[in-house]
Amino acid sequence: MTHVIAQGTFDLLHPGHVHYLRDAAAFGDRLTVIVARRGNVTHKEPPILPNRQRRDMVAALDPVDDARVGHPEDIFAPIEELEPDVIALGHDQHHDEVAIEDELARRGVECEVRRASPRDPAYDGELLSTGRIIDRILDERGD
Ligand SMILES: Cc1cc2nc3c(=O)[nH]c(=O)nc-3n(C[C@H](O)[C@H](O)[C@H](O)COP(=O)(O)O)c2cc1C
Ligand SMILES: Nc1ncnc2c1ncn2[C@@H]1O[C@H](COP(=O)(O)OP(=O)(O)OP(=O)(O)O)[C@@H](O)[C@H]1O
Repeated sequence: MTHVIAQGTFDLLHPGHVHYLRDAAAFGDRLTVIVARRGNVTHKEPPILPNRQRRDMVAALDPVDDARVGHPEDIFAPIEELEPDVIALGHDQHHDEVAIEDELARRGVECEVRRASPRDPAYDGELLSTGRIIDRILDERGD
């Protein structure tokens, strides 16, 4: 059984998230998703939705077998515990494949790091970005 881990913020779900999780699930037989804690989302605006709500929505998606809120300090702690065979990074995630593999090897976890593919809009106006959904809300409903 090939166990895959995917991770991300998953605030306000959209079809880009579904595409990523389908891709990640296709890398193996079982998909666990680690949902980033609000306090660890420092590279962009913090999520609107609470940690547990984002976890519960991701867990309800078809490709996902299990979802959990990530560790507060050590992003490698859940990986050490779960010992996956593959980590699937999103196509645009800032993490470096080799750096992750090296750190996990140092901790005794042999794990392959792969990139999922991007997904373009299927029709005019399809919004495949949480940031763009929020911009649209502010444009259309803001004061
Ligand atoms: C291998 C790996 C493990 C991660 N584990 C955690 C974790 O345990 N806790 C957490 O809050 N975030 C975790 N993250 C998420 C990062 O903290 C970061 O916020 C996340 O990559 C944001 O992705 P996004 O920009 O695609 O939403 C992990 C990321 C990677 C690559
Ligand atoms: N259009 C897309 N195609 C493929 N993967 C996507 C797409 N949009 C998001 N993802 C993936 O989903 C995961 C989680 O994404 P994240 O929670 O950062 O949402 P986002 O919508 O990309 O955020 P934002 O656009 O606001 O920065 C990431 O790995 C990202 O690569």
